[in-house]
This record gives sequence, C-alpha cells and structure tokens, in this order.
Amino acid sequence: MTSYKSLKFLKVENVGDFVYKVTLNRPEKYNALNLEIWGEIGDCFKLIHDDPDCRVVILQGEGKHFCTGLDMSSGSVLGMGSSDEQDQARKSRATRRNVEWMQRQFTYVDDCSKPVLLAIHGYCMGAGVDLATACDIRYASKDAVFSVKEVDVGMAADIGTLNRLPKIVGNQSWVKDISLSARNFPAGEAFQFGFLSRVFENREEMLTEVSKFAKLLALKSPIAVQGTKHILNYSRDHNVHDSLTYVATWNMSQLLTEDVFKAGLASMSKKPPPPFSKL
Ligand SMILES: CCC/C=C/C=C/C(=O)SCCNC(=O)CCNC(=O)[C@H](O)C(C)(C)COP(=O)(O)OP(=O)(O)OC[C@H]1O[C@@H](n2cnc3c(N)ncnc32)[C@H](O)[C@@H]1OP(=O)(O)O
Repeated sequence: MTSYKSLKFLKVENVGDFVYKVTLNRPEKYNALNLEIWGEIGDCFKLIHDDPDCRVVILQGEGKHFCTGLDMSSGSVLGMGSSDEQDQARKSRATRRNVEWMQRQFTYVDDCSKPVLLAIHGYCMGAGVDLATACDIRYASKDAVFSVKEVDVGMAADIGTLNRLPKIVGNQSWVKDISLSARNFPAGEAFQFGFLSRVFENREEMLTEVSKFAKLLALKSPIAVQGTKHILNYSRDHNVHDSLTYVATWNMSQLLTEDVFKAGLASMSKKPPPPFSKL
C-alpha cells in the first residue's frame, strides 16, 4: 500500500496546523514528469483526500522551475501496454487507456476533498499547466513563465488544460491564443486573464504568503471548507438548477454539523474560530 514515505519523487511534509506541503522533487530535470512521478501525484492526493490531519495542501516544485511538463526522454508514453503483434485497433485502445490513466492522476488533485494551493515559480510548461488547472488556487512569482506547449511537440493537449482552462478563465479567445501558438507568456499575463490569483515579487515572498493563507483556511471548519470546494466543483460541471438541487441535498446532512454552532458563535462574538473536530 502506498504511504507518503514510499513516494520517490514527491516530498510530503506535515508542516503543522493541518497544512501539508507537497513538493515535486526532481529538480535536476526541472521536475519533468515521468510516469512514476505522474502516478505518485495520483497516489499522494488519494491519500490526502482521506487524511484527517490535512485540511489544506500547498503544492510547489523543488529547484529552479516548477515543472517543464512531460519527460521528453522517457520514450513513447503512448505505446505503453501495447505490443508489435497487436493490430492497430488494440494498440489504439492501449493509447486511450494510457491517456485516461494520466488524466486520472491529475483529476485526483481536482477531486481531492482538501483545497490545493499551487505556488509556481520558473517554467510551468505543458503537463505542468495541465496540473495547474487541476489545483484550486494558483499563485506565481514574477519570474514564472508559462506555456501550453503541446502544439509545439506535435499534439493537442489532452490531460486537462483544454478542458479546465476555459472554465477557469472564461475567455476562449485567450485560451486559443496561448494553446494554438504554444508561446511563452509571463505571470503578469496569466494574472491578467484570471489564471492566477496573485503574483509575488519573488518565490520566498510567495511561499510565506501562501503558507499564511493555508493556515488561515486550516483554522476554519473543515466541513464548511471541504463542502465549499466540493460544491464549487460540482457547479462548474453542472447547470445552475442541478447545482442548486445538489447543494440543498448536500446540506440536508452537512448543516447538522456542530461546526455551524461553533463557528457562528465565534463570528457573532468576534472571537477567533474555535478548534474544529477532525474530519
Ligand atoms: C499522452 C501524453 C500526454 C502529456 C502531454 C504533455 C506534454 C507536455 O508536457 S509538452 C511540454 C514538454 N516539455 C518541453 O518540451 C520542455 C523541454 N525542455 C526544454 O525545452 C528546456 O529544458 C527548457 C527550456 C525548459 C530549459 O532549458 P535550459 O537550457 O535552461 O536547461 P536544460 O539543460 O535544457 O535542462 C536541464 C536538465 O533538465 C532536463 N529537462 C528539462 N525539461 C525536461 C523535460 N520536459 N523532459 C526531459 N528532460 C527535461 C534537461 O534534459 C536537462 O537534463 P540534463 O541534460 O540531464 O542536464
């Protein structure tokens, strides 16, 4: 069974106060994603999903860059699981399975019950952008450079960017501009179009501020925070009517939490929130 300690390319730290820090840890390759690290991302966020000691995650990259995308030296990712003896249809099915597996690993981040705050520095390319779109809140330092690089390596991006990014920024024209051209664009532009929440002068300042924000979220009711992420994701993927029906049903049970009373009392008396039970 996977544990945090068994992960080779991801460093997972419980930094206290219910905050976990997850670091892509392959700095000598600028955190390029081979299949092992790809799978570890999924394994890690599956664990975090049910971990009562974690209420908020900070995701970052070790070294000079956050992530330069797919590991271009790891051979044909797409051919995995197929053999020369197979006919074309069977080979194609294997390709489909591989792409879906890769998509799933990032979807574990999107579906993770805990909010994932992403701190980007340096390059964020290709699969790095795919991963970023699966996170809940994105920050970057001024030095960050982005590229939806896939067109320049001969493919349509298929791990999330083309699916999630338009919903994040709500601007098809800009998404097509950056995705068709595969051009580099700076953090300021990513902020301007709504991909980032904030841009910081440097990485150090970003990590300090993101840690403060993570601690703030972790002090709040986990029932309320996790419910809010879940409902926002649901409403992103459904129409307003269905989403209203869903949140009414969700809150049939979740409004019965003791947290409503505890948080409400603290809020009314202008006191800091009380400690909430683990979830
Ligand atoms: C079904 C598939 C679904 C997934 C699709 C995903 C697609 C994508 O992610 S597209 C984007 C792919 N990434 C790239 O094309 C970037 C490739 N890297 C570069 O262009 C340069 O490394 C870069 C401009 C980022 C930096 O250049 P610089 O001169 O500063 O450094 P380098 O000497 O090139 O790199 C340092 C070492 O890191 C290795 N490396 C960096 N990125 C990758 C990568 N993506 N894949 C494999 N290796 C990478 C680089 O080879 C150097 O290693 P070494 O030679 O051992 O020192």
